[in-house]
Amino acid sequence: MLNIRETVVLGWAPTPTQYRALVRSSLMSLCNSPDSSYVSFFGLGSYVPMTSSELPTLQAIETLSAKAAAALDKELMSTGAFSIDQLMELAGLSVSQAVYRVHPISKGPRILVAVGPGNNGGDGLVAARHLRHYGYQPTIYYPKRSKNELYQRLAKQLEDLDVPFVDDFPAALNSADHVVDAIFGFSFSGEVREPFPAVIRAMEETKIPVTSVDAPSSWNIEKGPPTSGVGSLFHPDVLVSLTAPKPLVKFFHGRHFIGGRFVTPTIAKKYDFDVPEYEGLDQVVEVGPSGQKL
Ligand SMILES: NC(=O)C1=CN([C@@H]2O[C@H](COP(=O)(O)OP(=O)(O)OC[C@H]3O[C@@H](n4cnc5c(N)ncnc54)[C@H](OP(=O)(O)O)[C@@H]3O)[C@@H](O)[C@H]2O)[C@H](O)CC1
Ligand SMILES: [K+]
Repeated sequence: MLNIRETVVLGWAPTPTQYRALVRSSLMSLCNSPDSSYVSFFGLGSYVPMTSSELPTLQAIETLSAKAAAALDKELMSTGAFSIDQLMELAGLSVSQAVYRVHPISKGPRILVAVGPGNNGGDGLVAARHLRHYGYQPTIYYPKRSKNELYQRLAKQLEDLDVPFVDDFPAALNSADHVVDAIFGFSFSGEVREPFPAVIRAMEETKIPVTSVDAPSSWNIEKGPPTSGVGSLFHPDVLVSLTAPKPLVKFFHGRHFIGGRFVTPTIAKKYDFDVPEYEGLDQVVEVGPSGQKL
């Protein structure tokens, strides 16, 4: 038996947000009914035939392009009156909470944090500090240290907690229980330059679970994993999208969290995404493939 669902909309033109919400709810109810074979998109006036194997390819998740994410970031720090330290602290706190959820200390306390030269790396340094306070044993791989005062303070805070910094990532991987990939975020572009190709390759090959911050490092922010070469086989287990998922999320199949609990409703409306429903004190929300809260 077919279970046919249709949304009839007459004389009403939805906004892009309303459109996406309707498509998402259609898909969610469709996914909840195992015998569904058709989905109807309003306004088309006809059914769009689908097989069950086609269902997972339909994504209604709301995403932010790299350009929009950078503009949003700037706006938070100008009209939003936030400082970069504040945003990074909350971003890193989100990452630490996601790691705590997917990898409780009972699974092993040794967390290897791969830190890149920009703000994505800064989120990793902050996350490492919180993880240390939760009782984990973080180790930092930070090959391209920035001269920027903020990063220097973040590194000093870790040194004061006796968190070790190491130079050999593949060797450190041999004694880690979990990896945090904080190498590149939404400003990554092109092919991975030295000294990071060996690090990405090690993360491609390892059996140790990897949590990526904002983007799997080496992935194109819009198009996902490279089709060949470094990063083409990199599929982290966990992704923590900050503020909102980036388009690359369509290629990601692991556990997905959204963090960065600092976005105001006005900013979210302007950039056309929904702020997830954070519970209580949580700094992250776990979401499914269509962005629905789990
Ligand atoms: N509002 C928010 O969501 C916040 C997010 N945060 C985090 O910030 C990053 C974005 O940070 P940004 O500093 O803009 O950039 P990245 O960290 O992604 O990367 C910049 C550095 O990466 C180098 N880079 C770029 N491409 C390559 C490449 N192909 N090979 C090697 N290195 C590369 C780049 O080097 P350059 O030489 O090009 O300058 C930069 O050094 C976001 O994703 C979040 O994680 C904020 O922390 C809080 C607010
Ligand atoms: K990353």
